[in-house]
Amino acid sequence: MSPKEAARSSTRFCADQHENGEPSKSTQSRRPEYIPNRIDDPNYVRIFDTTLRDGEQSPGATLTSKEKLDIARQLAKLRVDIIEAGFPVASPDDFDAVRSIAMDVGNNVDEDGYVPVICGLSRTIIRDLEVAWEAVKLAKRPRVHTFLATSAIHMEHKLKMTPDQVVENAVKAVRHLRSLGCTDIEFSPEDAGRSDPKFLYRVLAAVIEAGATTLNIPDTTGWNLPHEFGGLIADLIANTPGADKVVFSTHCQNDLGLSTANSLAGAMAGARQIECTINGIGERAGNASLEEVVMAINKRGAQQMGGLRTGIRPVHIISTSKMVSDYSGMMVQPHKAIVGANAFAHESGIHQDGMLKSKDTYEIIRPEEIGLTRQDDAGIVMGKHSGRNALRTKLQALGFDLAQDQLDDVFKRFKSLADKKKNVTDEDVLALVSDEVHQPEKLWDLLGLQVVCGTMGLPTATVRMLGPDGIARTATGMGTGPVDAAYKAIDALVRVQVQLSEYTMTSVTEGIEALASTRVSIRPVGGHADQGFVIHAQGGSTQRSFSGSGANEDIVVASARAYVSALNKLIAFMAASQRAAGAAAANALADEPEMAPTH
Ligand SMILES: CC(=O)SCCNC(=O)CCNC(=O)[C@H](O)C(C)(C)COP(=O)(O)OP(=O)(O)OC[C@H]1O[C@@H](n2cnc3c(N)ncnc32)[C@H](O)[C@@H]1OP(=O)(O)O
Ligand SMILES: CC(C)C(=O)C(=O)O
Ligand SMILES: [Mg+2]
Repeated sequence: MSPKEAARSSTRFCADQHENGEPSKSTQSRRPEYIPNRIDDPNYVRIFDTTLRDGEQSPGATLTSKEKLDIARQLAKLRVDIIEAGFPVASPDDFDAVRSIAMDVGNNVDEDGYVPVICGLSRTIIRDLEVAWEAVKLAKRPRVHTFLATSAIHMEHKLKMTPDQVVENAVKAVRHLRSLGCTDIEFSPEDAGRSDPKFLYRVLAAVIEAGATTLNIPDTTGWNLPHEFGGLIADLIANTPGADKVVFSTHCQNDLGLSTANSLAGAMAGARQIECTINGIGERAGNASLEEVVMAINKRGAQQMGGLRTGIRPVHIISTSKMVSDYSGMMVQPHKAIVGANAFAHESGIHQDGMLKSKDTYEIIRPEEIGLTRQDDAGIVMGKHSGRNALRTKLQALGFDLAQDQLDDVFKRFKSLADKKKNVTDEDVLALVSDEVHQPEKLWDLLGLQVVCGTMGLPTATVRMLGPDGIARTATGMGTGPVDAAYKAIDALVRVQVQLSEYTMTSVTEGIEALASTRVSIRPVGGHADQGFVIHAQGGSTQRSFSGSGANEDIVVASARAYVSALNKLIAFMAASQRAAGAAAANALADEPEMAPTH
């Protein structure tokens, strides 16, 4: 059988999808009209993406405001129903990021009337609620998500509240949001997975009465098993007075690796919103991964889940996954379902034989459905004679629609690589996108690098860099190896004290001429520790870390580019935090006295 015939035969399992991965017109049912507390299609499951909130809680995954806005735009392309854009009271910078997403992405209504709901998270404290509402209220569809823990462990040890106080505070918070004009209110009983169901019926009934429209049930510690979590959702829907007036939702952490299974069990038991993140990033072991949940429903919803469906366009999954991985510095493990590098690779002879005979043998998803083009299927071989049109077409096939200046930058790098490498693969092109496009603003730019190393004498590096003031400067450094020497030379120019907390290098493709891809993670030290970098974490406080990536044929250059990228991110973040703190201080002076917290 020819590859073409094999591809055709694989449509047997993918009949609801067009060639390009978009739902075909005949099978595409409309997205139900958005009404906060109900969905007029019993099978429609809302996808609530919390990459920018719970995802950013992953240790080391700090995102800048610009990166958050880029990701939010990408999530809108994917057609998620709700974007949880952040925790506005956490810092002035978080507030600004949520507000700009609300104003931009939250007002960008497409030709079908689609616009994502923009949501901000808040404790039940009055000031948090007001700040969250301020941050989201300019979106066309604003939502505030407030939460309060309901498990005995959390109430006693963390909140130091009695169950009565928890009910009272939850109700006050929802009422206060209503009084501000917020009509789309989500409430989460944190640690619901370990809470007494009878107490949950009581809290949830009270917040429904107060005006909550979505009830999100978090398995905050990833404690539940699928049958148990599904059972909890079914019990809550059956026993909570007023349950028919709200939409139930799942929020499953992944501590036992069960977050996807638990989310699906919740949906099968009646939840019609699933909270998830791209690549499954999030607090500790992460959250349910959007791509897993969505593709499970997409593939098996009709047969095994009573017809469940989502409004997601899976064809944008790969490009979104890549953007989130590049920006957050959280690498995707090669065998990760759906988006891992090996998810569509067939290594062993028997599998390869099967694939050559029919792709149905070992593939349940066509890679094109999620935006992954196969080298040979695309039919375009990239090399030194390829032009901009071929590169643009290849990038579009890989899910990237670049602006002209971005295309020009990638093209320049592509030509230089193609001069040295016979065949430029899809992986090489993706690495160039990471290196040129998914980068923070270039405050410092690496213009040149020269190293001398070997067994005779100390490795020495000379770097030439363009500074934020537009002046090019040169410095040298000596180190234990060529990368260390290059980093010392960069430090001599940039003059920000940091500690390198992670350094990884991978080869993008096989062979001696392969492109090297480097990721680093750095933390500010000394004088920077008190400049807004301390974040709260279980067991004490820790500092934010900033990641950077770089790709080049030369491993020292790739390492230097990654380091400069991380430094640029840190410097931009520091400047934005200082600007936002200055503005907040000025506002506070002009403000009324702060309202007292509710507990
Ligand atoms: C399960 C989750 O994912 S919850 C979301 C987690 N996300 C975050 O924490 C975002 C980042 N957090 C932050 O920036 C900070 O923690 C802030 C700004 C929110 C609060 O900072 P601080 O005021 O210094 O408080 P801190 O973090 O030390 O402690 C949290 C306080 O909130 C209380 N609290 C926790 N949850 C809630 C809630 N839902 N409603 C009201 N109060 C709450 C705690 O009991 C504690 O109160 P205490 O100081 O009286 O003991
Ligand atoms: C804020 C809540 C929904 C949360 O993230 C959790 O409980 O895991
Ligand atoms: Mg969570």
